[in-house]
Amino acid sequence: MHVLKFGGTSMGDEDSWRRIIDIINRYEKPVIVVSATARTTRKLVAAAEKALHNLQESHEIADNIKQRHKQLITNFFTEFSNKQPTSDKCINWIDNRIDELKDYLTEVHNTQELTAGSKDAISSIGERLSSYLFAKCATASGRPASWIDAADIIRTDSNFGEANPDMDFIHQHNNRLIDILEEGNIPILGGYYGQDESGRTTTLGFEGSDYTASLIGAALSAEAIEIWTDVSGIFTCDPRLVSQAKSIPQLNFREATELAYFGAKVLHPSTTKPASLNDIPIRVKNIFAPEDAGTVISGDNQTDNGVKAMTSKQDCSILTITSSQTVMGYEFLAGVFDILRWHHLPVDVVTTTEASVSITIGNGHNLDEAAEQLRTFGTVDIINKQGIISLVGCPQKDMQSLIDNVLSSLDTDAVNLVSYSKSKGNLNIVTDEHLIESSVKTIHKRLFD
Ligand SMILES: Nc1ncnc2c1ncn2[C@@H]1O[C@H](COP(=O)(O)OP(=O)(O)O)[C@@H](O)[C@H]1O
Ligand SMILES: N[C@@H](CC(=O)OP(=O)(O)O)C(=O)O
Repeated sequence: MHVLKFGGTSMGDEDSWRRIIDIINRYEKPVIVVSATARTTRKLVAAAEKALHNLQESHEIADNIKQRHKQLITNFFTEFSNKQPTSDKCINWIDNRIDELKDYLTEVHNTQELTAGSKDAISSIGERLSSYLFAKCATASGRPASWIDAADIIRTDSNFGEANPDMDFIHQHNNRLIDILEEGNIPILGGYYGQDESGRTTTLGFEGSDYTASLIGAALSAEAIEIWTDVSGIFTCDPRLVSQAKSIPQLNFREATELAYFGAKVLHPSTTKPASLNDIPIRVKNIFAPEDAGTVISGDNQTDNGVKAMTSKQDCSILTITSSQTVMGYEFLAGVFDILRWHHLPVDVVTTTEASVSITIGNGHNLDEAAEQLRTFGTVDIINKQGIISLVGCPQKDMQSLIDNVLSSLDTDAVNLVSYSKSKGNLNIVTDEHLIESSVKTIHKRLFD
């Protein structure tokens, strides 16, 4: 049995939906996880934020989402004129979900409060729409499918926005999926969202549908988890940034996790965890070129013959906390990291000197409150507009020449931090954000061309 996940770009329009159904038809017993249609989650988040100040504009975003989904359904059903009742059910479903959305937006406006919980409820609507509609479309085109509300299976804690799954609950409730498969149907559920024990909607973090697929794959002991997207696997670098980037045939779980964590958008960083714990391979495949091999991520040990891949991310800040004591004690480090934990600030790169610690924090988090608290330990300097270039799968044997090669290709005046782990084969370089794109292209040329 295979768990197949189709991402937002693949769920973009009715042609892609037909393409996906063709792919699904190659499998005897697939379980399907789908994202919201392209850009819907982003629009939902924008609507939620807009609702605070301008209810009318937030409702216009809701109407736009409604319009797009109705158009997709109308286009899909043009070739199934005998399936009018199913098409009507879909239109009805869209109207109901959008009414719900507008109610949430009105509540945000009236209370002047957008809680993490209501943000999750609003942003889950994309998958609630796409999964139900896709199940109806698959059935109409001859592959009987049953829609499952992911909330019934993906139980999480109440950490809204980045909820943690309850694996035991998921294990105990996956028999619904097995029953559907045994009836000869295919189960289809939305990724990204779940529910806490009080019945409140939670989400697993942006791009969390990959994670849903892996959780389901692990619970079902699937043969493989397949992430279907718009590129043929994980590349040596984001192919949108470097056109010469090449697909990597094989990565191990740790390398794939590092790449995802340091910015390779193709995979949610938590995806590998349930898969690796259960030794289930993950394949990354292309809906536009299904015959391409793509990338297999597995527990296999890799050969040590060159850097595997590189990735980059922007919009980071460096925080340097210098202890008021001359020598930095473990109390200092524990205190600093406690404050970061309290503020949910994810740490990317860390370096230390005898009395200071420098930490990069990703993606536009608000650092003001944390910085204020960190000042109780000493001075705090913040450098904004930073980016991180990460090299993954670096061979241990010629690390020296690799570091020389990479650093000599950069404007070293602008390099602010370097961290390197020989045992993990990782090299991270933090440099000014405006240099990231050109530096990535130069390094890629030197290492991969
Ligand atoms: N190392 C990489 N390998 C492949 N794709 C990457 C990499 N880094 C970034 N990407 C980007 O990830 C995109 C696929 O992810 P995403 O758009 O989130 O897909 P989906 O909508 O299917 O979840 C690709 O189109 C590509 O531009
Ligand atoms: N909700 C999607 C993410 C998504 O659809 O993003 P966008 O709105 O940018 O297409 C997921 O987690 O899989």
